[in-house]
Amino acid sequence: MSQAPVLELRGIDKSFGPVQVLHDVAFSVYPGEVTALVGDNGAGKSTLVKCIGGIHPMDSGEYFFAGEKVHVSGPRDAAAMGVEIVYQDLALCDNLDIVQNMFLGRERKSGLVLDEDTMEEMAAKTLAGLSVRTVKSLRQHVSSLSGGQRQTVAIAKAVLWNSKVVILDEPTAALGVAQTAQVLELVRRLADNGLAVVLISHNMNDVFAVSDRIAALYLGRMAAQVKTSEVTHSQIVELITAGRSGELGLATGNGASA
Ligand SMILES: Nc1ncnc2c1ncn2[C@@H]1O[C@H](COP(=O)(O)OP(=O)(O)OP(=O)(O)O)[C@@H](O)[C@H]1O
Repeated sequence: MSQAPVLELRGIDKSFGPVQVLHDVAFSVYPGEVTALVGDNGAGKSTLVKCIGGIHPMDSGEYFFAGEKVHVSGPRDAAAMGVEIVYQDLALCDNLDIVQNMFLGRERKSGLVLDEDTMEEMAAKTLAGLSVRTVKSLRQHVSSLSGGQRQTVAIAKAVLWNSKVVILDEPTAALGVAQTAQVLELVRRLADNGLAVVLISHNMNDVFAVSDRIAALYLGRMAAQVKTSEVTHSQIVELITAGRSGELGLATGNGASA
């Protein structure tokens, strides 16, 4: 399963004004794996992800991609490497159809006109590659989709661009049981297709159902990054709430044990 990380951060510090939010954070994500990023409200998960996506500049630290040290100075740099973030609000346009949403801002043109056929074909291929069969027509407006279907479209949009790392910010937070199961299956499939997936989640059932590794942030420090198969629910809850787990023998800090 494990190979070299596709994305690796070392010694990341980030402050907003006088408040330091991330302290010396190390974080690695691997191709073909789901890494769950967990932590209490305000632990720094979104800030870390925004540093990865080039939205927030890091104050200090190193960013490696595919083994090379890189400088990510904006979202375009991250996207060019193949790092995509699917935010909780999904940023989909209700009044546009699925194809239009998937190509929003990156439309394909044939001469001066939009190449609708190619875009529809690429959208269909991407959804088929993810075994998505829940969407009836690619030309239906996103406003007519269920929460799970919208999540699916947002994820498919992220993987359309030859992405290598996909970061999902609480993709099941607003979903019911059946739709959660569908989205988790999709998350697993992304990793099985070779992508590195980062899943931000507060739901321990989701985390244990789908992740290969768990990275726990506590007050802006990486309390531990461990293999899911080697920890229990209660150890992760301890890491989230106390920054340490006695049984794991890990103290707060960059204790990457796996
Ligand atoms: N732009 C900002 N300016 C100032 N402080 C910020 C900014 N963004 C985040 N913070 C602060 O950084 C800390 C970490 O926030 P962050 O949103 O990264 O946590 P989180 O783990 O994603 O939390 P949640 O689970 O509630 O989304 C919080 O104390 C928050 O108030």
